[in-house]
Amino acid sequence: MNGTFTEATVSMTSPELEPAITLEQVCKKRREHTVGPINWSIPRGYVTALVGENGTGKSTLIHMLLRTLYPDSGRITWLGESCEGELPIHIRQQIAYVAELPMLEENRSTAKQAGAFRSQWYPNWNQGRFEQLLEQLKVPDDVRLAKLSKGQQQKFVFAAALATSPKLLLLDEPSSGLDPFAWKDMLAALHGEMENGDVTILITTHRMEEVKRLADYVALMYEGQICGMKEKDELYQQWKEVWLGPVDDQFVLDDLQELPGILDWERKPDGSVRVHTSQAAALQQIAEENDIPVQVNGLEWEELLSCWVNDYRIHLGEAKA
Ligand SMILES: Nc1ncnc2c1ncn2[C@@H]1O[C@H](COP(=O)(O)OP(=O)(O)OP(=O)(O)O)[C@@H](O)[C@H]1O
Repeated sequence: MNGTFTEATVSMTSPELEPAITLEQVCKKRREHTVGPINWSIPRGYVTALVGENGTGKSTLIHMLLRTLYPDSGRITWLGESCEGELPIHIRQQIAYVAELPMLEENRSTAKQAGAFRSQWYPNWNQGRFEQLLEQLKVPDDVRLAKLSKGQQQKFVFAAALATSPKLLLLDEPSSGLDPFAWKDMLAALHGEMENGDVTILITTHRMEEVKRLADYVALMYEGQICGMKEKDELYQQWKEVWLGPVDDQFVLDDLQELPGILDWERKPDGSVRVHTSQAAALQQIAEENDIPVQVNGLEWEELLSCWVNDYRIHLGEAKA
């Protein structure tokens, strides 16, 4: 990966990271709830995965970044420039977008013709890369796009996006519909992109394997808000599962439960306790001092994300109280 930043945690607007995109107080009212206010900087030169449950506002956010949707309030800055109305063409030409479901205006064209058309709009169009990706992804270039399968159309969009040599690549669940082989090729192409160019990638995904393999940073969205952004490896270490006991002494247990960092505390019928905590080392030490059997385990990605949401909700509750 390019860039030299090594610090484990970054805040949502870390001053150490150069931002590719900055959002300040960005809000958009949707049918059921409001997305925002969002204050967040997307670090330049890295892959950031935006994760969160269905309907929380990830696609809305991406559309605001593309200016296909205007925020009701707030300000967005792209590569150091902000604007009120439409995105200036020189910025738009540096942004490529792959949506979850390809909606192709060029349905009557072949991949070759559609590429030739797009190449006129993008000054940094890389024809060699486009052809190489079509070949690698096995997309026929002489068949009308309308006659291709959804997966093949998605691969075309992906190849065309990378061929623009973008500075900002916005990927909204790009792998839905891709077979496992194409998915592997897509990951390899994205890794190649990061190694060779000064590109910033924002990807929304529900596939934790994608986060694992691609992301440098992970941002969590919950109920329209960005809860935070963490360096991926630091996220792995943030919360642990701790098994205590079995323990008979309720007083000791009550004391342990008061320790900071505890998110979930589940007493089992056999007297053991399963805990999710951000302070596993402290809990382990005190348990051992009290001769309580203790075991510390890492968590799966899905569990880590639900710990993150729980932690955010606890802090939100505390902030409101
Ligand atoms: N065109 C629209 N008009 C009004 N509201 C919309 C529109 N599209 C989405 N919404 C609403 O905006 C909210 C956020 O939707 P959005 O598609 O951004 O979520 P998401 O996080 O991308 O979800 P998913 O993970 O399912 O793709 C939802 O409440 C949704 O119902």
